[in-house]
Amino acid sequence: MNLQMLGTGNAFAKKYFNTNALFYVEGRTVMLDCGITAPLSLYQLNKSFNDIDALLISHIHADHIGGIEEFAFQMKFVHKRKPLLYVPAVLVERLWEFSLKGGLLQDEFYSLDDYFEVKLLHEGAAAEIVPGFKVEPILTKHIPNKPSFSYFINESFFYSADMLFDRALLESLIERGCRVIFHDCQLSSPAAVHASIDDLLTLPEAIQEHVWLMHYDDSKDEYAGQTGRMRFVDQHRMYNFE
Ligand SMILES: Nc1ccn([C@@H]2O[C@@H]3COP(=O)(O)O[C@H]3[C@H]2O)c(=O)n1
Ligand SMILES: [Zn+2]
Ligand SMILES: [Zn+2]
Repeated sequence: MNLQMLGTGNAFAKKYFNTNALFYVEGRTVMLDCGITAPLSLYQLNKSFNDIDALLISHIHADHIGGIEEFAFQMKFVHKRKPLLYVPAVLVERLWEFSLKGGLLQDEFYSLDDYFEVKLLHEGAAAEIVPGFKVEPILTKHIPNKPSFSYFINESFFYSADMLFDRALLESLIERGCRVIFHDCQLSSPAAVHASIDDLLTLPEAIQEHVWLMHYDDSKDEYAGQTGRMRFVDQHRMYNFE
């Protein structure tokens, strides 16, 4: 499985773009989250939305879903194809009603299904969304009463969406065979809706070695050498994890 981040920054980052990912698996491309900066990042990689086979989303904040209107319009009117959209069932109505409907609703096109082949995911139920790419949605804490999902991929790779520090979850994933943890972080403390670097530094080094940090702000370079055994993920770099 190859992985390339469209961006590695937080919601307000200008240098690193929004934390969104491209997974390349057996000839297919899965996008995990499509934030405001995703269209420009794809352009910089010389890619188009037509290269995306499936979109998977974590939660409803613009740095994770703000690029979907352009994705939908381009697929319908430029590429004339309906891509797969994998969305946790609990998010599907609010994704349309509270976010996308304002731009996408028009005569003849009344719902998400008019733009995407919508497939629902359920918490804790692993689903192979393209061959060789199995995702287990895990409901993780982010904003009170606002569902947000992280994904355990192929039982070996954990991708946090936006989540508060959860030591017990990370320990249980390692016990289940997780070897790579891509985790959102907040560089400064205290963190209210993410995991802070200080939180993550309380993990034993044996777990820190598996942790790659993403969703950081534009002051990231000031934190070089202050992240224990944890490494920062770089935008647009190709990573291979088997
Ligand atoms: N209760 C909240 C809600 C939001 N925020 C900030 O807004 C950002 C929205 O995108 P995010 O990536 O979830 O990070 C959130 C916080 O920076 C915050 O700090 N506290
Ligand atoms: Zn975010
Ligand atoms: Zn968020």
